[in-house]
Amino acid sequence: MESMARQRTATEDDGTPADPPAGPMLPELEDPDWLHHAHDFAHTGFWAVARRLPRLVREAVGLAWATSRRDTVASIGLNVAAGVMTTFGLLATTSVLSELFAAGPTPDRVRAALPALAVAAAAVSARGGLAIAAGWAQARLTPQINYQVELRLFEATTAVELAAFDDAGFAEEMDRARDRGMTEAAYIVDHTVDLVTGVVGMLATAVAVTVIQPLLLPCLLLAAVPQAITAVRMARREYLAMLARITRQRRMWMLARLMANRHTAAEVRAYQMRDFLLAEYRGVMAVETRAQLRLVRAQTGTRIAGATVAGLATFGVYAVLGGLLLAGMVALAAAATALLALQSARSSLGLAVIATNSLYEDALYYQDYRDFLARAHARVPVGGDRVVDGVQVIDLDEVSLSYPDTDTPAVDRVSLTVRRGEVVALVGENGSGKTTLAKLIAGLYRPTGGVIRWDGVDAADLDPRALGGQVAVMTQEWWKFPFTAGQNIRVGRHDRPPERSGPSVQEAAGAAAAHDMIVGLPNGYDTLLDREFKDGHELSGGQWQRLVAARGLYRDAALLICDEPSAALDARAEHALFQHLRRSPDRAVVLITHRLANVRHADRIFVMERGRLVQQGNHDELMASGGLYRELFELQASGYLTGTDDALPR
Ligand SMILES: Nc1ncnc2c1ncn2[C@@H]1O[C@H](COP(=O)(O)OP(=O)(O)OP(=O)(O)O)[C@@H](O)[C@H]1O
Repeated sequence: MESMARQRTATEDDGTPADPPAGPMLPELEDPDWLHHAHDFAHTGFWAVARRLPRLVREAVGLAWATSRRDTVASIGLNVAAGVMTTFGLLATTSVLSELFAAGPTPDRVRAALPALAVAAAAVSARGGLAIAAGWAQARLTPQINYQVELRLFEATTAVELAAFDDAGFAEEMDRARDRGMTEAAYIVDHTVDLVTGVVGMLATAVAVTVIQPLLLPCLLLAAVPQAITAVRMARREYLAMLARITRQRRMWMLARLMANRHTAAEVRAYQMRDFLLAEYRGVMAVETRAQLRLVRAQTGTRIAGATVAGLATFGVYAVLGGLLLAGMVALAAAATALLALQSARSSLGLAVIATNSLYEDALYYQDYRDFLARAHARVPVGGDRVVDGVQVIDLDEVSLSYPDTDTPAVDRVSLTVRRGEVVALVGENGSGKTTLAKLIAGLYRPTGGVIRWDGVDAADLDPRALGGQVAVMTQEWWKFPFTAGQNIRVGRHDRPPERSGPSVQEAAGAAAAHDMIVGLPNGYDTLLDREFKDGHELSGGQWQRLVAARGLYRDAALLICDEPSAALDARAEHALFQHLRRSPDRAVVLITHRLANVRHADRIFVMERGRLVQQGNHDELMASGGLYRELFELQASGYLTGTDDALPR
């Protein structure tokens, strides 16, 4: 550690960064999964890419068409029209030059050239105007496509069953679709329009040159081909360099997040991690900077080589043109126009080549997005169509659940009954399966074995949405929703129709001992609970948990699952919450807690051990029978003893 803490100079004398620090480094980070396409792309030849172009173009046009027909037609149509204007412009330029190079007095020649000059000016202006209008239509497509694509993704991610998020493959595909695939949809269209623009530009130039003098067409190709090859090389080199650096850059981003983040600031200071983190950062940064310097040098080399080849090709074209002129096969005016056409063809070709390259890469990532949507669609829970309206008894019959890719079931053949009007408690040591069992009861997971029946009907035959409407869950790992205090509670039943009875937001907050705390906030129930926004306010862990409890109570459901609802509550708030839970007989409450004093009044207590239900009964029965419950209870109670070894809290 000492070597890590030692201050190092950031650069050596010659200005290159110092060596990375000796000493413990963080382990290498895995490449992100989305990178696998990047590797595929890096090793695909340009012609292989070009062969797939027609399919890609069809795909992009279809996407744009489905988003906005008007803007799609405008983007492509206006670009084609601009290309036609290029042809007119070049032809008019030849006429201008022909008149100017003709024999006779200069004023006469200029006069004769004027009509053609007017046509050329009009064509150039029209071309400019059309290109701007095409750009506008193209830019309009981007936000509209993004909107559609993002909406479809989030409609899918919020509809899939909870179990999908435990499946590593699903989670990975979701990340890929969200982080990369989703953003590529707009690019795919953008690059297709660029490709169309480039190809139309080249065709327009080729048509003009062919009309002027067909012999000049090969010259145009001769000049264009080396440039195309150089453009592809440059794009590939840049891409490969990006790939080589990505792991290092991710590590730098990760370190940057640790060092400049509100959530990590306290721990970084408490453990005095500053020197460690800075040393790590300097080490990676030194290697990264050196790599960038190498890349800049190599890129300059490629650029020099490219420029030399392009220069030689241009020289060759000039030589051919000169030969044609001397042989009297091409008029001087046509030769001059050919030089202008060459410039125009070059920029169109450059655009088309880069667009082709990008389009292929975009399409790979976009495919991820489409695959994910298909997979998500298959994981939307489909239940029966039987509607539930309230529930009296929930029966679990030999119910098991194994998480994906695990050998041991988290819940193993559990049978129990939960009745409306009762408070039942699930207790057991960490990892014994309580939360998983509660999620099964709540219908958040479907059992991988056994049956759950709601009033005698297999839960799988019930309408999943209606079933969900009967359940409220105060989860163990709640999220701090960045809403106001009032919204944080109301979101528990945000779609409650006015005719439906239920507690008001204030009543729910009162029952969860949250009302006074909320009223004391700067804007009461309208206080925004996220410090990352202006006027946002931060709550303590226990204050948040009161809000979470209030949300669960506001939902006013027939089945209330409380998973460690009081872990962060102070004694007074905890007492108030449990008083309320005991006083509300019109619901079934499933309570999970490690504070066993809170389960003493439960109607029934289920004791879990390694996924199995090992004991059940009320507190007195379980204490009398001995076993795991009594052992855990006595262990906890011993912490409250005041001098006598065997007294238990009463
Ligand atoms: N999403 C998941 N994917 C895979 N395994 C999981 C998942 N959630 C829980 N498990 C595993 O299932 C087992 C039961 O976990 P569960 O959260 O149900 O236990 P618990 O009794 O609620 O524990 P605690 O008292 O610590 O909250 C554990 O071995 C855990 O590692």
